[in-house]
Amino acid sequence: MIRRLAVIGVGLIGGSLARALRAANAVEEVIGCGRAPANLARARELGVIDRFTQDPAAAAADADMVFIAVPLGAMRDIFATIAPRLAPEAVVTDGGSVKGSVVADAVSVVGRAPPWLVPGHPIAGTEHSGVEASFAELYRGRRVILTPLSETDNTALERVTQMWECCGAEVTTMSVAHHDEILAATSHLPHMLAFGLVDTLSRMHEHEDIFRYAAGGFRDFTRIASSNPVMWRDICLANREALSAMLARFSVEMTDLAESIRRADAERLLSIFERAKQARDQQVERARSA
Ligand SMILES: NC(=O)C1=CN([C@@H]2O[C@H](COP(=O)(O)OP(=O)(O)OC[C@H]3O[C@@H](n4cnc5c(N)ncnc54)[C@H](O)[C@@H]3O)[C@@H](O)[C@H]2O)C=CC1
Ligand SMILES: O=C(O)C(=O)Cc1ccc(O)cc1
Repeated sequence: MIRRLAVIGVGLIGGSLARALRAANAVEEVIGCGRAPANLARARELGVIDRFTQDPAAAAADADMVFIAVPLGAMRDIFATIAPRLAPEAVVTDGGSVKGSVVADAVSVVGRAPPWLVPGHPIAGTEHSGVEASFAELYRGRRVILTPLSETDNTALERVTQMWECCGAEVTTMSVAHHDEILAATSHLPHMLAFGLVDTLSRMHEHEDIFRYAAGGFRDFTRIASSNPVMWRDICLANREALSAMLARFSVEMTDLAESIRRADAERLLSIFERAKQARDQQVERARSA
């Protein structure tokens, strides 16, 4: 049971965690913290938080669990503000989409990897943001990756694991570097493709007809291009090494595909599409039977 949860950044991710823990009766009190009082007042109205403050240090001061769910570019300042004010038993975790930058931010502020920090990432979300978009079931049946360091306190890791399990999530641990490489491939690259495609098409002079006659596949593929631009700018900057490597690799594959089309190489095209279909069908089947 969490006695007092401080949620710093009460949006989709922070709001959904608070809602899920409340629904599971796993938290006594939730303090919200953010920059916009109107958003925080709305969060209280919706029953997501009990009270709020705009000062992260005040929110964290008497909390036994602190969850940071702000865009990655804002993490460092939050660590700097809360670190000196944390209670001795406090555990801090986050929901940031990149883990190397979060750990580097904490280390740069504290001077070493803090034992109370359990870096985390729920692999669940939507293209919507803000507390209005949050919902209690977001994490049910979804994975949460924790990337503890050798300095991380074991009890802190256990408490964060339990917190996510209360939300119905399946918790896995891995190293920070492995997390950032995997997510560059499975999440960050696809978002770049969606943003890039929609941006390219929207700047073509026939763009109205292009969007008017788009079929379901286009809609499916581009849903994530409606995601929050500030959040994605920060993810790109925070994971630029792994994401640049994935983009370079993908560009080579795209150039090869373009060349096969130009050469009318039917055999090569069929073999690429068959390999991809088999991989995707297998993955869907595995997910269904899991
Ligand atoms: N949206 C998604 O699908 C997912 C997002 N994430 C990560 O979770 C974090 C939060 O994302 P969302 O909840 O989607 O964003 P959001 O935009 O819904 O919520 C973020 C909240 O943080 C507040 N905020 C921004 N800067 C702040 C600051 N300096 N101090 C205090 N509050 C501040 C904003 O006002 C907003 O209420 C990000 O780091 C993102 O990378 C992780 C998994 C999925
Ligand atoms: O909307 C979707 O499908 C997403 O992929 C959401 C998402 C965005 C960022 C993350 O770090 C994790 C999940």
